[in-house]
Amino acid sequence: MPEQGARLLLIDDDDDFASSLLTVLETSGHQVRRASDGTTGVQMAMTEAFDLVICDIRMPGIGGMEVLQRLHAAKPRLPVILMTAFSTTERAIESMKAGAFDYLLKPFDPPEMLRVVERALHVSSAAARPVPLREGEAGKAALIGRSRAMQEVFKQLGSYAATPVPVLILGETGTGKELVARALHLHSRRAEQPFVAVNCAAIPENLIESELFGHEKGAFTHAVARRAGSFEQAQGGTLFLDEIGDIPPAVQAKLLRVLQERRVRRVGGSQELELDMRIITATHRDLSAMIKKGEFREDLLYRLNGAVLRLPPLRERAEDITPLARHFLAKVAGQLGIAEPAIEREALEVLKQHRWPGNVRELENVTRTLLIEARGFSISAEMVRTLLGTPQNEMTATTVDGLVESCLNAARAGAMPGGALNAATEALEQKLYAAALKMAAGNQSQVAEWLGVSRVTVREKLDRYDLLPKRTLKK
Ligand SMILES: Nc1ncnc2c1ncn2[C@@H]1O[C@H](COP(=O)(O)OP(=O)(O)OP(=O)(O)O)[C@@H](O)[C@H]1O
Repeated sequence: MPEQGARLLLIDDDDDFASSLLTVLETSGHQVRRASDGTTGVQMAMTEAFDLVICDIRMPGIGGMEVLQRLHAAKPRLPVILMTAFSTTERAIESMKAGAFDYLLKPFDPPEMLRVVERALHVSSAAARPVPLREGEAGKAALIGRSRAMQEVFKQLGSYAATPVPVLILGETGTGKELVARALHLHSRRAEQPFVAVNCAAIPENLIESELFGHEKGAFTHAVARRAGSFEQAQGGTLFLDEIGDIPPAVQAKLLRVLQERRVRRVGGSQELELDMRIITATHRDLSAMIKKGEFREDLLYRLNGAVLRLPPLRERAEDITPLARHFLAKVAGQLGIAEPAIEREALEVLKQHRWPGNVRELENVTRTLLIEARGFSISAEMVRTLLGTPQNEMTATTVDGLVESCLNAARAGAMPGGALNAATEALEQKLYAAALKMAAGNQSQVAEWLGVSRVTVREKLDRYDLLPKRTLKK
């Protein structure tokens, strides 16, 4: 849903006020429809598609509070902003408790209204973003992973999704933690309710509390308007707290209390909201180490880790790289409306040898750049090497000494986050399998015998290093 050009419904009986607000909203690019009483407004909201409702509280017939209650019951995801010229604290509290996105006092400056409108649209579009696990007619999985490790993750995901337990997702940056959180939500009984994601690391420390718990107008210097926090926005649905390891100790204590009591109170407020939501958290940090150093509360961890999902780094599941690269090529080509270029087998090989410190996100970015650079021609190994800055001889060194040296050099340059031992061992193993397969003229039983491993292992390794005959690589 675009934040510009959204469909707004304005319900207000005051013609002069409504027409000037309508002009402000239309000038900023939105399509606005107006109803001059509550009953018509509710009817329009029920029968037409709107992204946001802005409603006056005091109107003849049914007032704004009733409009809010009816819409909230029928369309809980449709944000409603209430306005009034007659303020009472009680009414403000009641409006927010009844689920208003925000509450504005007339008269207000147009920029203030526009800010609230944009925030409401942003929050509702984030909450409404679909979380497909499967997409396209071909039923291609949007969460890709054929490695054993990822298959295991998918199984766990399936078993936790239907339960109310809080899930803690661990994994390096870009391993797909948010995607997995969305999948958990999609597969839960709360799938039709909001999914609200908060990146705790991206919020300045002094604002985290009000972002999570909301605040009353005047609660602190910059609290110029009342604000619903993430907990309130996620009511009924799922709250995903990303980078939970980054919240400061004072907020950890408050979060713990909210989770224990299952109630939240806005900063500066007195009313409490009883919580009904699934909590999912994620971090790339080592929380146990943080606990030992006194940086993270152990009791908070126990509230969050009802179940733990560990997402392996991409370098530990090289067999996922080919399907992921193909998936991103198709996806980005579709987004850009261009034909999907072919990718040479050796180019995939180079992708598999990279260490991917940024994991799947880095692979997605690299694939996008390659697709654009290829200008419709096939993607070559040379292009990939140039992009990844991999010297041609780095991982394809022909002697063991060369291999050792290039791995150590790369590690010294900080380009080997998984460690040189891991990289060198894998590279050697890959060479061994490739050479044995060639020598055995493709006979896998022979390879198993020579290398002293089972045939199942041979198959897994050949698959992992993409050494299987070409036809089995096709989608
Ligand atoms: N298994 C997967 N299949 C398809 N796409 C994936 C997969 N894992 C990750 N992605 C894609 O990679 C990108 C990064 O994933 P995501 O944002 O979920 O990672 P993250 O672990 O939450 O990252 P961060 O720790 O930086 O917040 C997204 O565009 C996501 O769609």
